[in-house]
Amino acid sequence: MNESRLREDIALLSRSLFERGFSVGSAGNISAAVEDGLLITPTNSCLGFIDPARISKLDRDGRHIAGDPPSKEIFLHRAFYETRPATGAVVHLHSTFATALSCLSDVDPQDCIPPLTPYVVMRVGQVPLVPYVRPGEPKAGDLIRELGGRYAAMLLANHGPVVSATDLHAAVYAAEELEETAKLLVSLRGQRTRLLDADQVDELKRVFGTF
Ligand SMILES: O=C(O)[C@@H](O)C(=O)COP(=O)(O)O
Ligand SMILES: [Zn+2]
Repeated sequence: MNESRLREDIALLSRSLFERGFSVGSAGNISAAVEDGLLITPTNSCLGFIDPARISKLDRDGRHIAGDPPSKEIFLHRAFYETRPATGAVVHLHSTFATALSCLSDVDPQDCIPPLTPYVVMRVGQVPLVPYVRPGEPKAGDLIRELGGRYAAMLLANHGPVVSATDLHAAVYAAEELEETAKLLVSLRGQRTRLLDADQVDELKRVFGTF
């Protein structure tokens, strides 16, 4: 996809997420890979009102070369591109239910999103919890790199979800699926819940691939 079309798509999908309540105020940021670097939403921008022409551009070494100053979470985004070379886009949100899960003290830090439905297994995969660091701290990138590229999505403790995929649309869809599953998990807390069993999860991975 050419860069100007990708810029339009970032603005369009950002607005769609904002209008449907997946982000509020100036929370969240979205990046996408281009041939000579990456595009990322500007810092302090509202996802509802991204101007395609002002989206920040960084070169392959992470230097800001065009557009408004980039999201302060650039370290976090770059860690995905570095450790998962097939990554085409990264979406970070403060969506309500995924963020709620990231604040629970009894969530399994290896596997915050148990296999409740097939689609979350197919689109998101296993989701670990990344220990809390202050937003914008380069250490978030180090913690993600330590996971060695094994996970497409993570919950940042007491902060929110970050989701990667091979292209922008897939990353946005996965972020939405993660949020909807988190909503189900929070709604079902305290209820006796049937999860997919190991054979069912293995079958999904076999048929639809793993993340
Ligand atoms: O939570 C934060 O402060 C950031 O992670 C965030 O969501 C927005 O930061 P910018 O992209 O720098 O506006
Ligand atoms: Zn954030």
